[in-house]
Amino acid sequence: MSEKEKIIRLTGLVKQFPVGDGHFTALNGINLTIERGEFLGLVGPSGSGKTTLLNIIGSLDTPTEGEAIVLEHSVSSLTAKESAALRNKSIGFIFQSYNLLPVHTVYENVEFPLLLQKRSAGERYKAVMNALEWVGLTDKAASRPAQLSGGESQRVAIARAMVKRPDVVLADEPSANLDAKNSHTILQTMRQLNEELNTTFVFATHDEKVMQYLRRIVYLEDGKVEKDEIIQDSTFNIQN
Ligand SMILES: Nc1ncnc2c1ncn2[C@@H]1O[C@H](COP(=O)(O)OP(=O)(O)OP(=O)(O)O)[C@@H](O)[C@H]1O
Repeated sequence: MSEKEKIIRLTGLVKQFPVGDGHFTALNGINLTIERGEFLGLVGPSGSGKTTLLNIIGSLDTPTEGEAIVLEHSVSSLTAKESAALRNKSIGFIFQSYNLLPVHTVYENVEFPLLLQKRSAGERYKAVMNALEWVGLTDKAASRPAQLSGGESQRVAIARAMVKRPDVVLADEPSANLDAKNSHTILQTMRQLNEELNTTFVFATHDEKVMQYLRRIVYLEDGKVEKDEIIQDSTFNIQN
């Protein structure tokens, strides 16, 4: 069997933020390798560095020291234009607050990443309808975000993240505003997409419901990896 592709390689990552006359160390020497197709969570208490780490993986931020290689690109050496291009092509984002554009329809929200990629109208239509089907929302294509429930809004956000078939989806507390039933629905959808399309998912979370679905948990504390655990029997395996 060929060795799995290491799509994210973090070595000696340090992130410091200026505070007053000094600085605050949010990440303090992170070493972590993530392979294609993983379904992994960064888990830890508030302030442990989960979002900071996710932002560096998503090339939204750069490390103070160390190296982050994402899909063969060193995040620190990318220009703003290059990191935007990497995100547009290869990385999908899901946030706890959904971040949908309120004046646009569900269809237009999901279509947006494809417009950035300058895809043809025909290609866009096929990809958007396909993505809405993945999340079970084809009947809501013409609705606007204000007409949707929280669970539906997060499903639109998943479709928007997935429509361009990214290599990696980064999800920051995606269930924070959802009840238990909706949390399970979105986690099942993401786990299915992970299995069917081999998309890599990286979560930042402290939600037990999310943790049930993860296949690997990287525990952070004070900006360091405390524990790195492969999960054999997650909920998804039991239910399916
Ligand atoms: N721009 C910034 N300037 C100063 N400090 C920051 C900045 N961004 C983050 N921090 C600090 O870095 C630490 C890690 O923050 P981070 O948001 O990564 O934590 P987290 O584990 O995601 O927490 P939560 O679960 O509450 O979202 C926190 O103490 C935070 O206050």
